[in-house]
Amino acid sequence: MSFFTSPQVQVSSKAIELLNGVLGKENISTAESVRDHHSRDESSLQAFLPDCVVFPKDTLQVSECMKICYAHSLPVIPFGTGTGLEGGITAVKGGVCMDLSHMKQILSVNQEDFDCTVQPGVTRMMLNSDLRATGLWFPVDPGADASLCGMAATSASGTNAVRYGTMRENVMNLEVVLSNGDVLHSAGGGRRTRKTAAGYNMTNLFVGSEGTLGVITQATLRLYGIPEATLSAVCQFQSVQSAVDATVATLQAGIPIARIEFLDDVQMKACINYSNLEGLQELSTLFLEFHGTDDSVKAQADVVGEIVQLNEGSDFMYATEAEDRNKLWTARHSAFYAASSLRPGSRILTTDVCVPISELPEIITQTKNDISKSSLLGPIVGHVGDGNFHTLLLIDPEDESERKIAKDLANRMAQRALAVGGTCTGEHGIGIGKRHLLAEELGQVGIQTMRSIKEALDPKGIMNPGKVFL
Ligand SMILES: Cc1cc2c(cc1C)N(C[C@H](O)[C@H](O)[C@H](O)COP(=O)(O)OP(=O)(O)OC[C@H]1O[C@@H](n3cnc4c(N)ncnc43)[C@H](O)[C@@H]1O)c1[nH]c(=O)[nH]c(=O)c1N2
Ligand SMILES: CCCCC(=O)C(=O)O
Ligand SMILES: [Mn+2]
Repeated sequence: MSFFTSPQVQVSSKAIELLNGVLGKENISTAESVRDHHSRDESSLQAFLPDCVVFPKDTLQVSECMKICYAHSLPVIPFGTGTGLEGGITAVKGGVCMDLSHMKQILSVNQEDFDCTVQPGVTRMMLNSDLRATGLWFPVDPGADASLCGMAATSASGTNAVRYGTMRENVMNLEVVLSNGDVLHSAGGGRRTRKTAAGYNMTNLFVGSEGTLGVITQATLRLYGIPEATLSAVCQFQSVQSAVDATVATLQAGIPIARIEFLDDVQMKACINYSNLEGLQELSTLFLEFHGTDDSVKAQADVVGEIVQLNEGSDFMYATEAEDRNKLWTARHSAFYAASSLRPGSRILTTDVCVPISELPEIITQTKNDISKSSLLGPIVGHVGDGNFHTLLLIDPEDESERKIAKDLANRMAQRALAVGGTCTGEHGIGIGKRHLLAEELGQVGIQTMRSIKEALDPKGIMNPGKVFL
């Protein structure tokens, strides 16, 4: 992978001096290693170095920094934990990377109202371990231990979304520092209601905005009761089609399934070896989870078991003990790293389409055929309960021809999704790699409307430039 220094904007020594004045010298770095760490996320996309990295400690400091950057027209790139997969944090125009990890307070937990408010350095695992004693949890789970505000910024979801929704459904209010330093509360200061009909939905404007509209400095989130009983299970199928047909039938039966994850034979090969999964074969597989009471999880599992049988799937292998469930879900969450171990030295070009559920069996089958015809390995995993799936295309990062083959495959996959009413990204966002697809997905009026919003909120174009828009 190649690295670039900032191609356009230089942060002047005057601006650095002013930022020093706000933050103190120890909270701003121009060291090569720090800039390098902040230049790339977990994707295999090109990495560009920011000119400096700042570490504000509160909203006031974020606001003061933004005022300086606004006055000097400096790009600002908000940085959560850098687990993104679409190059969202890379500094394509140089500028100031704003690392929010020093703001790590859980500001409030309202047990009776099932909500909490967190700062941008709080990750989902930090929150859930803090919540454990309360009997509550925050279910949105992208696998990676991402910051909750970064998850809001990318509209993340993951394995529990089929039952609990994505970040879009679970963020109630956001505090956002705008490009000129103003501090906005998207639903009004201190508001934390389940419903509102008060004007435009500004909260969801910032969910999925990928740092291009402002810096999220607080998120108020919905919480849920930890289920009384949890039952996980695995079953295997002879074909992709039958595994996905069983998923669609489960959803159509109205089972309130908590997780239903598809892994194809290639991904299973990777996971069996990487996570030492015993008793499973290299076949199309579903990992499932049921939440409820002891009786209700058994009843749900019985119905889904029958659906699986009707689709010629295997009997369930159950994981009832917490240790076995953890092993199963850790294996699922490690799918990305397991995949790359299939080809040592490779990097992953990720894909992330989402389609209406009924279109899923055909598009996954078509995608798998397309990958088989190419020279690349591309395991498939999917949050199939949401119609969302990924192929993880394994490429030699130094081989441009392989990157091209992978990009073409990813493009064809996105085109197929768009053609059946789907989206080019269910959860990873647009970043730098999918800007052309966003334009196609929204159409001219759609993209122009988005641009108008961007220009209204960020007239100087300093918020994470080069992302989302072509
Ligand atoms: C192994 C693995 C597995 C997965 C995933 C990653 C990895 C490495 N992801 C992707 C990733 O975890 C997800 O996109 C997170 O929401 C990114 O959160 P970070 O805090 O790391 O944001 P990161 O720092 O990477 O930033 C991502 C984007 O958000 C912006 N941003 C971050 N914090 C901000 C803030 N406070 N204010 C404004 N903008 C901000 C950044 O500018 C950038 O554009 C994922 N995702 C998913 O949805 N489902 C999944 O299944 C997975 N699975
Ligand atoms: C390409 C997909 C890897 C990360 C991810 O989103 C997942 O494991 O679900
Ligand atoms: Mn995913």
